[in-house]
Amino acid sequence: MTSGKVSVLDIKGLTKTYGAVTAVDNVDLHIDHGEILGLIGPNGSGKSTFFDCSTGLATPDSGSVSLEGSDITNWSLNRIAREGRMLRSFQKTVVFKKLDVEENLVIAGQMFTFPSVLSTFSVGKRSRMRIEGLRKHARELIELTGLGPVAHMAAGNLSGGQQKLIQFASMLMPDPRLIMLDEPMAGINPKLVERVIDTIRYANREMGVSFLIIEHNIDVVTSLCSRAIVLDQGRKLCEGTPAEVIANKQVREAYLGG
Ligand SMILES: Nc1ncnc2c1ncn2[C@@H]1O[C@H](COP(=O)(O)OP(=O)(O)OP(=O)(O)O)[C@@H](O)[C@H]1O
Repeated sequence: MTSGKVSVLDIKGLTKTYGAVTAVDNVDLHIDHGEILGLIGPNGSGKSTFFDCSTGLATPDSGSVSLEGSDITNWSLNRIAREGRMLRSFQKTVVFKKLDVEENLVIAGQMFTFPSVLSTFSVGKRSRMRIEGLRKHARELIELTGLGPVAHMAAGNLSGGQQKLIQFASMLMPDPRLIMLDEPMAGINPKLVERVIDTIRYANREMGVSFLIIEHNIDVVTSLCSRAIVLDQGRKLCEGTPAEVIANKQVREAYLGG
């Protein structure tokens, strides 16, 4: 937390060991409201484990995770997504391959915002109206992400980059307050990289979504993030503006190739 302000996410002393490996070692991190923060570092430096322990997928050995002032350290992944409106992506893209793009988004909206799984099967008037609202929101996000021309194609028939956009648009369906993206640009062509960057900027500026982004492409970090944190062997090596981080000698030696 910065002085006097409650951060959207405030993590203190996060530590996780796997046998003899300390994957994350006493890491503090905060994200201010409306901030896009980069998390970078060499392979195996603990970035994904940090995500896992922050989002309920893994249990940290010690440390605390606070979302807008509420302690969510032991909350499940599902509760953090639904109640906390803090969503995350994985390195592997997950979409419903047989469903078209619009249905993917509507179902994501149902999963995150309907009161229970059972209620998603309801055919009552209230449920129908909710689904209509979700469909309208889905169409807006489909236009925003440039998926309009393929909106009614099965997700499984689209490219890896387009599937990433579907996943990203799905995460915007429940009006999240914070999204954590694990290598959103990996394996996608430069044109789609621009599209993902534009969509992140739009969600940040117009929808008020804060972001924590694991990204190896330092140009993307420089273009998107106001601040970056560098992990090395589970520890925080440095934090600052992208320019400060790039200029840091230890970061150059450990990560950016001297
Ligand atoms: N489930 C696990 N069991 C055992 N060791 C693990 C497990 N998950 C991660 N590790 C170890 O923890 C360390 C950090 O791994 P992690 O995947 O968090 O790094 P990373 O920075 O995300 O790497 P990359 O950039 O390659 O995705 C590595 O040494 C890894 O082998």
